Amino acid sequence: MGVLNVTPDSFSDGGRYTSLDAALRQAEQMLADGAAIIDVGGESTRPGAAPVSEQQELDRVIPVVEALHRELDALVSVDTSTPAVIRACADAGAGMINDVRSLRRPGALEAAAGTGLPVCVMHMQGEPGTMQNDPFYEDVTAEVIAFLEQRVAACVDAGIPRDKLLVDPGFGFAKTVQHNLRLLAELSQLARLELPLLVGLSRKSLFGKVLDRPVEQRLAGSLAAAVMCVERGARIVRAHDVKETVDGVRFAHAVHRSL
Ligand SMILES: Nc1nc2[nH]c(SCCc3ccc(S(N)(=O)=O)cc3)nc2c(=O)[nH]1
Repeated sequence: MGVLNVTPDSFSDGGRYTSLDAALRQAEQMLADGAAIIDVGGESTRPGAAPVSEQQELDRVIPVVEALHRELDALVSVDTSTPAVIRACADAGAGMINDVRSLRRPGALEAAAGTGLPVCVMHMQGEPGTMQNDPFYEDVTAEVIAFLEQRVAACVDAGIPRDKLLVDPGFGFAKTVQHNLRLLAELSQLARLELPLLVGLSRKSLFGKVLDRPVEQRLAGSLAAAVMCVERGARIVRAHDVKETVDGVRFAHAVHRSL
């Protein structure tokens, strides 16, 4: 899953793809590099990020989804929590909903169910603006699993078939370095959910803290983490550096196929 940020303040490449043409070129390159999905986000959800208005999110995302659908044969995932954006993106040709808030906003479950699209639900406590203020867990992996089970049940109750759901532990969302490391070490336990596992670690501050690297020097750490996640059952890896991540994942698969 290649990351296409169309927000001016995204944590890793904010502002580079605000022009539609630049976004299309970047998407084309990620597909050429082996991405199966392009994840388009109009709201930055990095820690401390300011909330974005519904209209702002629509204005950023819809033209990109329309262009990607028109110009490229790509599965477009939309990173949004907003019911109006969920509906508009589905109409514009999006193929998947990726909601870091797991459809907890009023109307989001109904909007997603109405689109018939696959949905990724992800663990987060609180909101991006405050989620890193001293997050606490008795057992982070057990609590992440319990949260995901609850959101899966809510989606199924709202009419989203279970076979259209994916789960994601939400690395970097309301988690300390220790929580993220523990969650990665115990990632295999999420297999209990019996749903495809999506992970997003690319360039996150975890690598800055463990490896003391600035955001533009986190490729090696991100690749190590991607391979570890695949070895522990991840099926989709959300990444900025698609070409390199695809090679890492392909190599991990080759090793597993040798068994
Ligand atoms: N399914 C799914 N969707 C995602 N969308 C994003 S946007 C990244 C927001 C962010 C940036 C930076 C940090 S930090 N402080 O750890 O560096 C945290 C969160 N991420 C994910 C993810 O993982 N899954």
